[in-house]
Amino acid sequence: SHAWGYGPSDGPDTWAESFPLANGPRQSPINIVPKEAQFDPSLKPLKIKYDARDAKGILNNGHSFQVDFVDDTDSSTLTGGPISGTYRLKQFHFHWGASDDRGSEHTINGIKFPCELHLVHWNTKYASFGEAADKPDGLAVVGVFLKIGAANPKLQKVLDALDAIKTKGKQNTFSSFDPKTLLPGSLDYWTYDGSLTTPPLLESVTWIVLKELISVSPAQMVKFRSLLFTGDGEPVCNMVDNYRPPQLLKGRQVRASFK
Ligand SMILES: Oc1ccc(S)c(O)c1
Ligand SMILES: [Zn+2]
Repeated sequence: SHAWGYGPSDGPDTWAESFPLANGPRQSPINIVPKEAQFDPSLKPLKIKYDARDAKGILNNGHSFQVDFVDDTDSSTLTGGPISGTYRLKQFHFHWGASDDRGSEHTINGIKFPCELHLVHWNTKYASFGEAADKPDGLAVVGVFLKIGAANPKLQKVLDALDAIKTKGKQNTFSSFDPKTLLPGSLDYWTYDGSLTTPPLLESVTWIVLKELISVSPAQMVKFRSLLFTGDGEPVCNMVDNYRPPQLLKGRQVRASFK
């Protein structure tokens, strides 16, 4: 079976055995070197319009937790930026570390952050997320770094929902939440062509990584780490270090929306 994870026997260094795309030409994440990113004046501002009423549920999928959205209308969308057309919000999730010195997937000048938020959107030129997921222009993911600092009140509703989804496969209702409240003040971004950072590692993602960080406190990070990779009744394994390390650029250009 396609059992993959983040441990010594099923982690990122083993993924190529079952998922050959792992060694593909446009894999994610990457290390972003701001001085090597080219300012592109043709890049448009990001336009993000979310409706809190689209929030549907929260799920522990055994690799992270995700908040899922109703995506059968254009009520929560991403447009502008480096993308053409309209992309609908499907879900958001996070990647984090066992300690505050690691956890993000993208890095900046080799610096790891304790956590990274991914807001996943799919191109409405395709019929569904599933249809879009393996197309080169199928997905657009907004990545946001979290940095240790003051407690972030905007995260609290999400973190307070984690106690009810501690183990793999558990899900709960999650309503009335506008993920735009999680975004920093500036929507300046870097963008490049990449992939899902989890198997099947599909090379379908236009990455849009925000320059400005949002805060998270050490106590809030402890809540992320209270989740389990394992299911009810299985030997306990804390959900931590669920991040893939940076992959080779293989000639790709990273563009900046700002000077
Ligand atoms: O649909 C997605 C799943 C996982 C990850 S890391 C994505 O960026 C999108
Ligand atoms: Zn992700």
